[in-house]
Amino acid sequence: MAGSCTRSLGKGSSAPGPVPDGLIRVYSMRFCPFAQRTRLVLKAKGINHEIINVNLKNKPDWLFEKNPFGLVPILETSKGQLIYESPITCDYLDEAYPGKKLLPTDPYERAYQKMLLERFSKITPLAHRHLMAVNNGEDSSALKTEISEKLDTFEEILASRKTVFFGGDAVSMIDYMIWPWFERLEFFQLHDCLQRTPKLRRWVEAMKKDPAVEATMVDPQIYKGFFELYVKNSPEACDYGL
Ligand SMILES: N[C@@H](CCC(=O)N[C@@H](CSCC(=O)c1ccc([N+](=O)[O-])cc1)C(=O)NCC(=O)O)C(=O)O
Repeated sequence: MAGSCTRSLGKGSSAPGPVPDGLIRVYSMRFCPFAQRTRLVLKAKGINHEIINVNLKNKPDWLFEKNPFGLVPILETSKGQLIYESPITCDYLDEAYPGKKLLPTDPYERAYQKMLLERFSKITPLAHRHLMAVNNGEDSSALKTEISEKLDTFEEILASRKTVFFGGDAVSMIDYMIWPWFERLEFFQLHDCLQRTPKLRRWVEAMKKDPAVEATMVDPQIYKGFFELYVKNSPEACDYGL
């Protein structure tokens, strides 16, 4: 699983060569929550992979040949196939590789996980906006209330399902899809949103014990250091701490 702590490739770098047989490559950025989804699934399934970190504040031209949006994560196979958009990369890995299946086989349960993901995707931009507002010294209390109310609905889901995780009593795809934002709650200054959500807190504690989660965890202080450089558009942001 080489590359998780290597410096990023930026403008002027040559595009990495073909992916060797028996390996899959992920283009990532060490602090990106979307790319963390893909890395969680790679780890959880024990897939032999390499990580190429990309400097998102000084993007190499070849990034756009891999993904027209110029975003990470991107997967590249040894056949030269490219897969982007984090949920699509995760579904691909689950389908293409043997071993533990992270998505349920039952069609309704699969649909249910996708619906939860859609619901969660309404929270992520709010969390990012909250961080920016705090960073700019703006009043973020209304935003925090909105996020809290949305998180309450995730508490209700756990309460009505009566399970520790969102897909049952074991970690499954939906847990990995939403985890990166829970890992960053303290960094987003949203930690108190969990004060009234005991089931979500229990889920967070259970997630922290998952080996894939443990392997990709980053200290909130490191996120803070990264973010201070990221908002200044510093080309050093993505390599913070290396
Ligand atoms: N749908 C896509 C979204 C992918 C995406 O946006 N990736 C960011 C990664 S870097 C973003 C990041 O690490 C970050 C962290 C914190 C905050 N925040 O708190 O405000 C915001 C972003 C990116 O490449 N970005 C490159 C670019 O935007 O040019 C998917 O699901 O794959």
